[in-house]
Amino acid sequence: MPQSLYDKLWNSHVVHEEADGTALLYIDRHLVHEVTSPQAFEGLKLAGRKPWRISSVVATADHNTPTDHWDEGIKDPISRQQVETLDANIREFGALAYFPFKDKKQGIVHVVGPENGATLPGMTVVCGDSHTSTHGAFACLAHGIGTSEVEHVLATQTLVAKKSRSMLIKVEGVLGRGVTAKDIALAVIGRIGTAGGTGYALEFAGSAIRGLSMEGRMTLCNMAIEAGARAGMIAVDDITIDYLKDRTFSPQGDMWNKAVGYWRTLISDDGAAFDAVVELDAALIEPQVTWGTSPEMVTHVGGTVPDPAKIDDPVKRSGIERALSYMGLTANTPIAEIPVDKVFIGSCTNSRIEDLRAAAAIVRGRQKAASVKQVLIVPGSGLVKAQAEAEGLHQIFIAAGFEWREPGCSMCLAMNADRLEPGERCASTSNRNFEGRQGQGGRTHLVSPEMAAAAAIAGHFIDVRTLG
Ligand SMILES: CC(C)[C@H](C(=O)O)[C@@H](O)C(=O)O
Ligand code: SF4
Repeated sequence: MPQSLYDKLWNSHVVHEEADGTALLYIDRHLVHEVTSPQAFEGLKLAGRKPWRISSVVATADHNTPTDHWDEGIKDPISRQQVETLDANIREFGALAYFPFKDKKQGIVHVVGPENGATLPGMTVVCGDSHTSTHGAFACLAHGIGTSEVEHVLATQTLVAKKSRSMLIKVEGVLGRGVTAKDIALAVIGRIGTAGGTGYALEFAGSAIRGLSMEGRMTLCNMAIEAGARAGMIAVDDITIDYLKDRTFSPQGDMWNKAVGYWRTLISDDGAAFDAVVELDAALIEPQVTWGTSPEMVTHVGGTVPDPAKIDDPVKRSGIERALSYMGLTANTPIAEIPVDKVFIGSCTNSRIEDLRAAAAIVRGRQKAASVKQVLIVPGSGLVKAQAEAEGLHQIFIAAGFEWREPGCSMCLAMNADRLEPGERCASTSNRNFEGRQGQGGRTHLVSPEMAAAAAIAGHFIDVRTLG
């Protein structure tokens, strides 16, 4: 019987299955950060247990680390304690790799894993973090887990799970100029809604997906969780294999050849069954901008803020009214007339080298609008930062009046010093625009790196395609 990629990944990791479908899955890679691991390590200590396979663990500090003045350490005592607790736990228990605060390879866990070859096709990958779906770009079964599950995986190398239904999201055709993987992600969420993927494992396929780089594929799978699905995945092809060659933890020599042979089987077979299929035409996707407080509250840059008066469904209408009031927006305002106070280019969605190159290509020779208070460029990892500097991208940003920062989660969520002040409006390349996400009272509009860079220059949203 033809199998989907999800079937293959699931079947190859089931250790035990109950009659009701509850299964015990073997976990290959366990990514760890400072926010969701302290109680898990504490639980292990209290139970007197040792981790089952510490060489599965790759850890880094990201959410609570500052992105400037690293010489001054972490000023906030709670953030400092979180990071120091991770340091102490890794010292005590060990790890395959640890990229602590200030390490030259430190960065956002979902950037660090793949760039070191710690995320490999066919793996089950978990992390106490919802954006673990990112790693599905490598044909992995990857999803977030809760803190008690982090402890369970540390102790047993397994996870109790139930198989999801499967959804194929097929994007055929060629993306237009200035349209990116981020726009595909937002367009998908705009179509199916933030609950559309609930209970499903998503597979992204079609010629537009095959045309994406690994960076773009990670951006897309990263946002599977915003579509309600815990996992999103993409089949292996030459682009996957080329990306992994000679990474730190990629197999070498004969093992590489054997691995590649296996990885090539990690595709959905012709005729594999899916519980749901959604189709999008890549050529019809335009640069997207969210206007509300959920990623599904999205339109294209040529669109307008919706008018709740035109919505019949009372629940939907009041949801839009509330979002517009929080966002400080008036119905029917053209998106291109919305001014921004700050711009954030970073996060596990869009902080990889290709994202920075794309932003720099827009910024080169141009200046930040005087009305824009701050533009933060936050590379996803120390390696991304070093690569960008080797290419001179930082100079383009600095010359434009942008701030070139150290890696970390930064202004994606208000867990460190980078945040919005109440009422401030931000063009952000991150993945969540909930109330208060980037700081209490802050207003977030999700966009691609190109669109964020263009907004920084224009002072308001602008169709990046008109910038030439
Ligand atoms: C802090 C962490 C648990 C959280 C997540 O699970 O995603 C964070 O990374 C986020 O993006 O909101
Ligand atoms: S960058 Fe944002 S979304 Fe990604 S792990 Fe950090 S806080 Fe979560």
